[in-house]
Amino acid sequence: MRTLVLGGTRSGKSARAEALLAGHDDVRRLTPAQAPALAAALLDDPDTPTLIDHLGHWPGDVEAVSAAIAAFRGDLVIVSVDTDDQAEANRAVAEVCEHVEFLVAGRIFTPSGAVAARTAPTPPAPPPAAPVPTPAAPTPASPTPADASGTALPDPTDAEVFDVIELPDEDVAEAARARLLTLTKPPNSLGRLEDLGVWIASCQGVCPPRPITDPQVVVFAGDHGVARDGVSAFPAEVTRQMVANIATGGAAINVLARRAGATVQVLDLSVDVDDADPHVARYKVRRGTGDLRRGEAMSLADARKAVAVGRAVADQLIDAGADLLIAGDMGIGNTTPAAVLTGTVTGKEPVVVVGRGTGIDDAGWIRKTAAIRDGLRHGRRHRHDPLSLLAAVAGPDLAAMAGFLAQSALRKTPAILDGMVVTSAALVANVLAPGAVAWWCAGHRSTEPAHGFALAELGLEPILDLSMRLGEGSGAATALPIVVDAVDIMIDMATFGEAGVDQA
Ligand SMILES: Cc1cc2ncn([C@H]3O[C@H](COP(=O)(O)O)[C@@H](O)[C@H]3O)c2cc1C
Ligand SMILES: O=C(O)c1cccnc1
Repeated sequence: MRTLVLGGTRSGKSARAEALLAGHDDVRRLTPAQAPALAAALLDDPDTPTLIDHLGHWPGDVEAVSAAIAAFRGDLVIVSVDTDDQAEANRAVAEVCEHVEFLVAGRIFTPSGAVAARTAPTPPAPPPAAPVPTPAAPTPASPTPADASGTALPDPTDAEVFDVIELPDEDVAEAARARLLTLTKPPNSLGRLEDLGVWIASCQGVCPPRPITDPQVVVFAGDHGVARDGVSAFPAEVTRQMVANIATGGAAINVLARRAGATVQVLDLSVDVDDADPHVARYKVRRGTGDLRRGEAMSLADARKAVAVGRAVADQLIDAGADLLIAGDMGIGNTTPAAVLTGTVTGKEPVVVVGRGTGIDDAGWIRKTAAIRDGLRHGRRHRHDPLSLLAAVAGPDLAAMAGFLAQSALRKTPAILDGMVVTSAALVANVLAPGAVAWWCAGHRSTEPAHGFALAELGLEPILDLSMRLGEGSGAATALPIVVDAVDIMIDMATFGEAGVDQA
């Protein structure tokens, strides 16, 4: 537990800090004189309960010290004076502390503004960001879902094993580039529309490409154990409520997909309800997840089942004629596991992959960063084993998305990626099925910071950048009409010869 105790001079900070560590008899004390060696001292021994009184002014060293604080495992209390000079350092340190307290005249204020007891011996528990009810403990998956439609869970044997992913057809790409030069426009004047047309032609293996006639959106829904602890601005019930909203056509994804001519279905992989619509829950793996902070989101068997579901759903849609796939997400708290997946695969620190999600406040941000940090500790152990990684820190919804996207590539069917949640699953899918990324484009850039790292890792440049941060597949569905336009350009534009227009 890391606590930053801020205040003016003689505000009671030091007494409060001593009280916070009163339960330990072996407290190490670091003073401003040790400032240059502070990071090293913390990194050398990240377990002994430590008091830093007070945080000196160390220009240029802010990053190293806050990284060392972030990596500290034992109880750590940092006292700092709240002055302009210290503002930058205080902000950096606050970002990596679970608790921040402000002392005024011996009174303790927490970031939510609540007044706590005078010099209480233990820090107050963080207030939940929203009234999040305690859900029932996650139950193991039923071997066969109670399902009105009679659809059984697909066979999970070897769900994580993929054949070699082939590249889209480079000869067709070449032919498509040549065709674009014959169309009645200056060369390359349609910019990225031209690249997208070439890409779809090479995915389809035919030039000109066939029109996109059956795009399909699948929203993968699930709850997350970590959402019990105030990492979202919304209560966990919203997952089930939004699943119903998507099923009846009232969500943003329904509106955007309709405009683009795409069909939407929502699948409950792991929503924490016992009265789910049997059709929506026909592939349900379990209710909710365990705690990603302990690396126990679900069992390997559940991860395998979920990957198998994603793959089977992609297969069914492609077999029925789908010519473009979009995955969407619905699950309160899911930007936390998504940040853990992204941080693990891209090797980034918690403070850079954390985002505001649905709009959490500063106290929630601190809790979320701490949860991501704990998740990353487990994630990093499974960095090279995508199935174990999904089991430790993700959930059935994200695992099914990864299976769905990897299968789209195996089946040579293009997919448009959505925001940071879906793209975190895509990162894992590209480890499961190396090269799968060649079959995907990025619909948009979400405002979530982790999304930028994920896109860079995949080498994808998003089509749109509209400051969206919703999920559900909404960014991909917004980009879909542009991909359709790119294909129609390749098909319908007249050539210079056909139109009798002179070339340069
Ligand atoms: C009404 C509503 C509709 C949504 N549609 C997608 N999300 C998105 O926001 C949630 C992730 O953010 P966080 O990690 O902060 O909870 C997920 O449910 C995601 O699908 C929604 C969230 C809400 C509240
Ligand atoms: O970019 C996303 O996918 C996203 C952002 C915020 C909330 N839910 C999803």
